[in-house]
Amino acid sequence: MFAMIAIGEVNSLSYEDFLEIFGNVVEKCPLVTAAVWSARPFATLADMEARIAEFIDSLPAAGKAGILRCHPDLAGRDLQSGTLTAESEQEQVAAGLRSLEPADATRLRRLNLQYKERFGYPFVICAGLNDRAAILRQLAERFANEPQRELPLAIEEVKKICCLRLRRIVASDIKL
Ligand SMILES: NC(=O)N[C@H]1NC(=O)NC1=O
Repeated sequence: MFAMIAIGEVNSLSYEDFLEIFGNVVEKCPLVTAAVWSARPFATLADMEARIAEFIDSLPAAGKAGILRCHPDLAGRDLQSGTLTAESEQEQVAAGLRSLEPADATRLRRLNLQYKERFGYPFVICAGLNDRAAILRQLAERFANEPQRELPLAIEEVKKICCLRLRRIVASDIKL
């Protein structure tokens, strides 16, 4: 990992370094990072977060669904096989998803599958802000949403994941 850097240092990074450091703040979507490069300089970390959120919000529904599809399943095959990104693995393990009771693991797998069939993208929630019980509860609740309501909710979770990832990189005193 990288040492925490100040926003002033962020603004003076080369594009290549910027992409290397921030390329996965939105899971497997370095395009988002490449796009917000144009919005520098950032006044604060909150400003950087807002520019990222603006870019994501500016995408058509298919682009938003595409971002969601870049996310791995929670407690899915990638967690078992060790092929998650470092960020995602850390988040999923911290939420207790590696140590699920077999019944919870089965339930999560079944609900994940049903969710993906209904919406066409995997269930995304900020694991850093939810423990395994909250994740299972939210999954069951959000499954009942209309697709038009669910897409913006899922995208808000992407932004929360992004904010937590940014706050592990950029020095700041902002609290979620
Ligand atoms: N599917 C999904 O929510 N994935 C994730 N959430 C999170 O906080 N990290 C992830 O990888």
